[in-house]
Order: sequence, then C-alpha cells, then structure tokens
Amino acid sequence: MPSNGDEADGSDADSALVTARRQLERAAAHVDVDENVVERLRHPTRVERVSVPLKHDDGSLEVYTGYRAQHDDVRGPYKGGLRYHPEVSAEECMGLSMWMTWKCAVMDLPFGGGKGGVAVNPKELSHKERERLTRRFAEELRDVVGPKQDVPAPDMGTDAQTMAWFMDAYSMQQGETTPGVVTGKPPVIGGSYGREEAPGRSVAIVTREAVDYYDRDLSETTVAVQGFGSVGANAARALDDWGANVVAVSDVNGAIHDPDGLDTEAVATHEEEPGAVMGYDAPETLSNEEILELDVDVLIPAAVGNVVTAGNAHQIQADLVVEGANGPTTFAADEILADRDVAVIPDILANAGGVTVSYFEWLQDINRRQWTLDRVHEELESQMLSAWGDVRTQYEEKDVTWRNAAYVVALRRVAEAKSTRGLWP
Ligand SMILES: NC(=O)C1=CN([C@@H]2O[C@H](COP(=O)(O)OP(=O)(O)OC[C@H]3O[C@@H](n4cnc5c(N)ncnc54)[C@H](OP(=O)(O)O)[C@@H]3O)[C@@H](O)[C@H]2O)C=CC1
Ligand SMILES: O=C(O)CCC(=O)C(=O)O
Repeated sequence: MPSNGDEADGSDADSALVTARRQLERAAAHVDVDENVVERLRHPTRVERVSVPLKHDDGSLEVYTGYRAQHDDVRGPYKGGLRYHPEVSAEECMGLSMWMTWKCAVMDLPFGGGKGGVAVNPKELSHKERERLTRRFAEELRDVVGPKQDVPAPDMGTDAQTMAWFMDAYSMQQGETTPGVVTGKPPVIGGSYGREEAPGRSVAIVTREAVDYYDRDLSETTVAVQGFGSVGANAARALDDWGANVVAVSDVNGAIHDPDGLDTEAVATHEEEPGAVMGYDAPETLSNEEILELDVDVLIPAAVGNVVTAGNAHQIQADLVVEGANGPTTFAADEILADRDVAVIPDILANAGGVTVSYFEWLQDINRRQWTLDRVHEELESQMLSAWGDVRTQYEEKDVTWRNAAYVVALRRVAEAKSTRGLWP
C-alpha cells in the first residue's frame, strides 16, 4: 500500500503530498466550502502501482516501479505529467496530482488532476532502453489511461519522444491510432505547436504581469532562473526576449552569473545537452544554493521541489519569486517569505501554460485539426491573463498570499462542480 503521508514528521522538506495537504487546509479557511469536501480532497481517488520490467541493452533485466496517481476528476478527465526520476514515489505522485487538480481549476480547464512516473534515472538509460521502458509502462497503465479517462503528458525526465512511444504502444493495444491519450507529442503525430515552450512561456507571462502589478519596468528587472530545462530555459529565453535582464541560470552542475545579462539563446538547454550550462563562458560561477540567494529582483526556481526552505528563506533577496517548478517552496519557507513580504506567485498558476496548451492539443486531436503557433500563443496569452485576473481579484479582495488566492479560485470551482453534480452537500 502506498503511504498516505500521515506519518510525516513535520520537518521542513516534507513530501509533495504533505505540503499539498497543508496548503489545502490553510487555503480552505479562506473559502466557504464544506469540510467534507476538503476531507475528500485530501485523498486521491486512486493510485495505480505497476512493475515495469526492462531488458537492458546488455541482456540483464531490471524491474522498475511506476505509478499513476489520480486525484480528482469532477471537472473532467485526470490530466498531468509522467516523470522519470530516481525519487519518484507513490506519495510524490499523489501530491503532484493534487496540485494538477488545482492547476486545471485555476485555468478553468475541463480536467482533473493526475500525475505519474517511474522511479528511474533516465540519464543512465540508452535511447532504446528508454523506449522499451516507456512502451512497457504504457502497457501496464492501459486500463487507467485514455483520452476520456486520464491523459498523461511530459514532466521532468520525459519529453515529446517519450509521449510518442507511449501513444504508439497504447494505440497498438487499442487497435486504432489514439493521439488523444497523451499530450506533449511531436506535432507530426498530433502534438501541438508551442506545447514544449508553454510552461516556461506562462512563467514568463506571469512574471511580466507581476512585475507590472508592482509598478516595475521589465527592462529594469534582473532575473535568476534555477534549472535550464523545458520550463527554466523557455522562461529565461522569453523574459530575455521581452527585455528583462536574465543574469543567472543553472542546471544540476551549478550556476553561471553575469551581472550585465546572459545571452540565454547561447546557453545549452537540458534538451540540447544536459548538464552543459557550466560550459558557457560567464564571468562568475555559483552553486545551486547561491543562485537562490542572489541579489536579483525576480527568482524563478524551475528545477526540482523543496529548494526554498526554512534554511534559506531569510536569505532570499528577490522580492518576487515565480515558481516554475512544482513545489519548489516548502510550507515553512512559504510562511517566512509571506512574513518578509516577498511575493510568491504559485506553481499552480505560473507554470500552468503547459497543461493549458495540453488542453489545446487534446482539442486539436479530438477535432483532427492543427492550430498554428501564432494561434496557440494568442490563446495561451488570453487564458493566462484571464487566470491571472481571477487570482489577482482574490488576492486583493481577501488580502491573502498569491498562493492562497489561487487556491481560493481553484477550490471554489472544484467544490461547486461537486455540489452541482450532487456529489456533496
Ligand atoms: N515539462 C513540463 O511540461 C512541466 C514541468 N513542470 C515542472 O518544472 C520542473 C522542471 O521540469 P522540466 O523543465 O520539465 O524538467 P527538465 O528535465 O527539462 O529540466 C530540469 C532542469 O533542472 C536541472 N536540475 C535537475 N536537478 C537539479 C537540481 N537538484 N538542482 C538544480 N538543477 C537541477 C536539470 O539539469 P541537467 O540539465 O543538468 O539535468 C535541468 O536543467 C519540475 O518541477 C516539473 O514538474 C511544471 C509544469 C510543466
Ligand atoms: O501538460 C500536462 O498535462 C501536465 C503538465 C504537468 O505535469 C504540470 O503542469 O505539472
């Protein structure tokens, strides 16, 4: 049985599940929602745990463990990424799937929340091994996924190619090509233009809006981005393009810093060459801890969870933190930053461009149509501005943090859907 997270010791770097539950309970105090609904939402509907045997290139066999957590589907099919990372666990997937429920609701998308993955280090697998692992994982999940049931997408350690293999394996089992079973595919097989850059682009849009909200000028704003993968690199490049001064970025090996601004197009991304950021000729290198404490206006943690902690929250010098990663701020750090008046724009709003363009992709698949990149950008911009406006209204009306404001928007929508369907009083 997967752990339900109740045994957590309350230490700073809690699991995603424990943090997600604490955030839910804190936000529920600001919404008029039945306590039974809140109790129900503390638990996922289902967690599928599967064994994924992989025959390595050298003929040896290793059995990995894979998961798919399905949190809530009152607003539509479960939706969320698949992660390949050694620390993937049932509890992590449960927490991440809760965040997906709120993310889809904040964006007003007709989806619920899901998340899954395999506990594996994809960097240790060859291309062929990753393909065999993905095909087998898709076979094991065949009964719980589907275009109307649960629609996976890329996350850390997976990409468009992974989704292509997943879609092919699922389609072969169904006996028909089923592009809508996953999103984040290459455009040639039903993927959407712009999906790859979308979470980073939404981080950039929300950063731009927040900078404007606090009466700053983007061209005079310095930015540090931790993580130079799908989310971090695209956020950094969009902000650079829109005139911000991106002075530091990092990957797993460390950070590069140039107070005069980096040429972000010239820094190799995780996709172009994992671990290559330090190869850029910058005046200064920093550690991944130091980049978080750099004297910048905006900090964008876009790598892994639990990096802003009670241990460093007092040292964060940025007065705006925009969460590119899922769950980069611990519960305790969140409270410290709030006390210090550091604005934290939460993951469930900031990086929601990924799932939003996934929704566009799902629509394109159902209708067998392909949108242009310009249309995707336009629709994403409009959906992000609408969600930003909804959250800003709650932020101002309720005088709460940006995270609580986003939760208020999401929780109301989910609770209302439950009561309208007659699921709860
Ligand atoms: N992809 C998506 O669609 C979405 C992803 N997210 C979230 O964004 C975050 C990043 O995902 P994504 O960009 O897809 O992942 P990628 O695998 O594309 O990139 C991750 C980046 O973080 C770096 N990194 C890995 N571990 C560490 C570490 N311990 N310290 C500092 N840097 C590290 C990697 O370095 P290296 O290149 O050296 O490996 C890489 O640059 C995750 O929390 C994910 O859940 C959120 C919304 C959508
Ligand atoms: O595109 C999607 O369906 C989900 C992306 C995701 O996993 C996330 O936003 O964390």
